[in-house]
Parts: sequence; C-alpha cells; structure tokens
Amino acid sequence: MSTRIAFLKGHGTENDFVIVPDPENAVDLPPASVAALCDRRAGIGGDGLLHVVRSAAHPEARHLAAEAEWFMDYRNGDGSVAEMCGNGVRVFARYLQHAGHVTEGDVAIATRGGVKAVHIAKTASGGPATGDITVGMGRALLPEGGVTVSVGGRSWPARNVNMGNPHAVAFVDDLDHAGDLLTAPPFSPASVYPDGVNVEFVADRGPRHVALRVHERGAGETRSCGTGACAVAVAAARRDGVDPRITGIPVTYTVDVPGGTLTITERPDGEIEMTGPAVIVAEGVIEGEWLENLPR
Ligand SMILES: N[C@@H](CCC[C@H](N)C(=O)O)C(=O)O
Repeated sequence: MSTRIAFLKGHGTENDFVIVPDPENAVDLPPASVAALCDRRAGIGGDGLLHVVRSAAHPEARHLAAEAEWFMDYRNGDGSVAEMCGNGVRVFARYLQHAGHVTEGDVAIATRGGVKAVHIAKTASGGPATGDITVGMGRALLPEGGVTVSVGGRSWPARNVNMGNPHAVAFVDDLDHAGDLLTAPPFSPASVYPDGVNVEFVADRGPRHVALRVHERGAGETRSCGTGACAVAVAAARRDGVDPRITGIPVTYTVDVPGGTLTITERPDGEIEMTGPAVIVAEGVIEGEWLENLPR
C-alpha cells in the first residue's frame, strides 16, 4: 500500500499555500513534486508550499533549533527555493496553532532568512482562529542602484529592496499599466538580480497608503506578497522623505494588495513589523502513489 501524506491548504491575503506537516523531515519533496502539488489544475494548487519541519530535523535549520522549534522550508510554486515568505510565515504560525503545537501569543519560527518573531493575536473563544498575526520581518536593505522595469512600451525606475529576498519596487500612476503580468516584467541591467526578483508595481491611495500588484519570482502574479508589501512600505517611506531611523518615530503604511490589506510598521531601530490575516481552509490526504510516480 502506498503512503498517504497529510496536507492542509491556507492563505494570507489570498497568497495561498499547500502546507505539508513533516516534523521529522521524512517526506521527499523534490522541485517537480512541489510544482505538481502547487499546480492549480492537476494538483492541489498554491502560490507556494510550506514544508513544516522541526528545525532539529532539517540540515538548513539545525543550528537554529535552540531558538526556534519549527522551520519553514518554503518553496515557490514552480518548485524553487526562496529565502523568505512573509505571508507564508503567518500561515505557518496559524498552522502551528491549528495543530496544537502553539497557542496564541509569541512563537519563534526559523526560516532561511533567519528566525522570525511572530505574535498570534487572541480570537474570540469557540470559533475558528481568525485574529491577525504579526511578524517581525527584520530590517530592509536598500542597496544603491536600482533597475529599469518595462511593460507595454512604458518604463519605470525601480528601487532595489532586499527583505531577505530580492524586490524591485516601481511607482506607477495606474496599476493597470503593469499589464496582464502573465510573464515576468523585463528589467535592466540584469546583473542587479542574478537570482531573479519579485517585482512590485505601486500606486498611491492616500497619505501613507499605497496599493500594489506583484509578479513573484517562481510563482507569477499573486494576490499578495508579504515581503513585497514590506519592501513597498520602506520604498514609499524613503520616497516620501520619511526615515524612522533618523526621526526616531515609527512609521506605518497601509498596503492594499489584490487579496486584502497588510499593515507595515518600520520602527526607529529599522525593524519592520507586518500584520495581517492567516487562514487555514482545508485539510486532506495526498495520494503517495501519485506523488511517487510523477515524472522527475
Ligand atoms: N509570497 C511571498 C514571497 C515568496 C517568495 C518569493 N516568490 C521569492 O522567490 O523571493 C511573501 O509573502 O513574502
């Protein structure tokens, strides 16, 4: 009899994930299996996959086991590995709560981008857990020199922001100018992002309030990107002449994404906090025989 592997499905502002709980790191998940599971027609469907492993059981996280019991082994929908996923880490925390591994309050989660401090807000007792989840996302790096992003005959300068993973943030007059985003927006010079990039198009909505569309590396256009929203908030603050590290006053931006709204605060020490929802929507079983017999 072939193995049956448990999975769950969850999303954060409609950035959706297949969740594979695998505490002892016993499930083989090569890129082709991840891509098949994330396929929206022939698989379960998701922008990415959250492989839930005890830090002590994963070679990339063993050194973090004393600080964080659980490791988010994040994969993009095309099977590639990414350093961080901001919406993913909230959904990961919601899964830990759902499974009874943690309760409301504070939990540390190991990622390839370091250990993230997560706070799960209280929800009214009796119902499903729906309170917001806040993640300490670390500091943004803004290397000098950006790129030019082009779509449909228009070009924009884009700011290079690293949130553990790479982002190019372009301010546009109208989000429709980003086009259909069926393919990755071309940028130059290519040498700025040798490992590819997540591209955010941003339009103003009001004071300290912006909206974005994103083309994610390894996933295509998604309904939200948490690291992208943080990159956008920092790029918008600098454009607006605001830097909490200089003023000593925290700054908060509301970032609308196609799948909802995220709240991003940059503190005087440069640390960024992201708050938003995270929902578990389904649980099921993956047919091991199907997974084992996929073409590799
Ligand atoms: N959706 C994520 C980002 C996932 C990783 C990204 N596609 C990359 O390759 O860097 C988020 O919420 O941050």
